[in-house]
Amino acid sequence: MNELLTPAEMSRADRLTIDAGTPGIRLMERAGRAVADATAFRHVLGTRVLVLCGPGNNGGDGFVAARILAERGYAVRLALLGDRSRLSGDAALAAAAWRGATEPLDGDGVVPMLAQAGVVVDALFGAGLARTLEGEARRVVEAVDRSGRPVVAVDLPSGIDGRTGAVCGAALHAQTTVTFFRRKPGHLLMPGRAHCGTVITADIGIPDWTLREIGPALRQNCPALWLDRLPAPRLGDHKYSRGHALVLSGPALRTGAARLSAEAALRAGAGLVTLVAPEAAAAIAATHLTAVMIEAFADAAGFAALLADPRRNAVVLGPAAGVGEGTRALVAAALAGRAGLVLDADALTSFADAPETLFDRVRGRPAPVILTPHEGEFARLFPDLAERAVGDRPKTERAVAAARRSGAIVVLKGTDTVVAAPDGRAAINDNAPPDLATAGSGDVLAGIAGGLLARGLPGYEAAAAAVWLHGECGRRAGPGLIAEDLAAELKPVLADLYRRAALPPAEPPPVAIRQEGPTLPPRRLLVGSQDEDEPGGTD
Ligand SMILES: NC(=O)C1=CN([C@@H]2O[C@H](COP(=O)(O)OP(=O)(O)OC[C@H]3O[C@@H](n4cnc5c(N)ncnc54)[C@H](O)[C@@H]3O)[C@@H](O)[C@H]2O)[C@@H](O)CC1
Ligand SMILES: Nc1ncnc2c1ncn2[C@@H]1O[C@H](COP(=O)(O)OP(=O)(O)O)[C@@H](O)[C@H]1O
Ligand SMILES: [K+]
Repeated sequence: MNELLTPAEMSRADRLTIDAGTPGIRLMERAGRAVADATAFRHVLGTRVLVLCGPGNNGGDGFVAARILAERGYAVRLALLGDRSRLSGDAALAAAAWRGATEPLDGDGVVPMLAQAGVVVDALFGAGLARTLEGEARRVVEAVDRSGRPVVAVDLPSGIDGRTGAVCGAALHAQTTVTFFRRKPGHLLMPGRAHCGTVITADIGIPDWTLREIGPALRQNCPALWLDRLPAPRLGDHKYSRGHALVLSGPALRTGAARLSAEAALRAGAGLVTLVAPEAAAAIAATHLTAVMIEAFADAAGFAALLADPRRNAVVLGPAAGVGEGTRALVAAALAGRAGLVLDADALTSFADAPETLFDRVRGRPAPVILTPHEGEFARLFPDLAERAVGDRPKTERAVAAARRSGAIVVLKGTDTVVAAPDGRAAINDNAPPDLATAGSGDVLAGIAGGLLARGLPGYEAAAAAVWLHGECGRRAGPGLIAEDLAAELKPVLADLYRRAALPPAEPPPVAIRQEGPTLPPRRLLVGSQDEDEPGGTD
């Protein structure tokens, strides 16, 4: 269930299903029923429903939902953008089965309709949104948003691009979004995610085999992607078998960032962690650290000597390391060694003038390299792929292009952190709370990734697991968290994961909304919603 389908891939899934014998109208019927279910689930009988339909199949879903809600006793008003006679295909069939009035829809007329509505079903535009909203369509969307009425969006909140999550001129904010078969990148990528509310994924009878034909590259980041590479500590383990991570400290007055990373690496399960520091910094760090060991070095050659022991299998470089030639030399020394590497913060910025000199050393290196830039650091290494440089190119594509170019696993951080590999795999993370936007939180993330590399996880899995664990720690630590709080939260998060991994996979794949049959809320309504107890789940 963690595959994400672009609108083009989704349309292919529709097409494959239809070609295999399921009529399109049946899919639309199930889609509309799922929307009606979700609306009825949240809004009691007696609520006045306003269904706003657009000119395509998204509007067709709206006609079906309107009919089913009316059959269930809701007072339903339906308004259509454009001419009814121009509806075609399945949408025309759905409209023909609607027995109520079809009112014209425009930016002025919708205002009094909204005043009377208890809930709005937004069936204006879904996967077929093709351009910036203008004219009446835009005025309607803006009026709905201004009204503050709760919105149930069909497939996507109208105005959100399902591929990129971008707002095309204007977009609704939904309380609930009902999508079909699999979520779309636009449900997870910002700003789309902030418009979706709770996302429900409904089963409309598209079979899973279509995924094999389509081969989608994008995933939601969840334990299913990496849990089998993250075994619980086993009988017979000793500290050396769990790996040894080195974390580079900054100078005397800047040791805090590396200390955060080092503690996180240890909590993530590295058997040993050593903070390696310039002499003066080592003395300061020593007053703060207990389980984390400390070794001092004088120069890049001394640093390289510390890496010579092959048991030291992971290195975290960058947090508060300082920008410039000194850090470049340490990165070069680490890249010449055999340990897995996490390069963060100053280790990235130090290569802003000549990123290719970094990538040349990364490409073809047998041990993994993980880069963890936020958008600012990313723009320094990949200026042509920066957010502001590329218009509507989604974050996922930018991260994959950066991974291909650099040969590294790229963790492009933010609310919707994307983890990308040079082979084209990419996952979007959606469990991180905004409380993580606090100083030092990225240092903790780098440390977790380093700890997981030390434990022997491959680069992509280590990076994706680190991002997810970091998000869970943020959720557990909650509002008011500071970076110091995060690493200790790894204890309950890991305990929960290990417990889940030990359980047999008892549950069938979650079926969000039963396809036929009784009308009222199914047993498991929510899949992959922001409200779930276990975001991401293990599915
Ligand atoms: N058989 C299928 O393909 C199924 C499709 N489903 C629904 O169909 C939707 C996709 O349907 P469509 O491909 O018809 O696309 P949409 O209905 O999302 O939008 C396409 C229509 O909107 C117009 N349009 C696009 N951008 C516009 C803009 N900026 N301003 C004004 N008009 C604009 C297009 O000219 C076209 O008429 C999905 O989101 C989903 O809701 C579901 O019924 C499930 C089955
Ligand atoms: N609004 C947000 N929602 C969720 N996660 C966030 C948000 N803002 C930042 N984060 C996460 O917090 C971390 C911040 O890292 P970074 O920007 O490097 O900060 P620092 O250098 O201060 O540690 C990243 O993992 C990022 O994904
Ligand atoms: K919609």
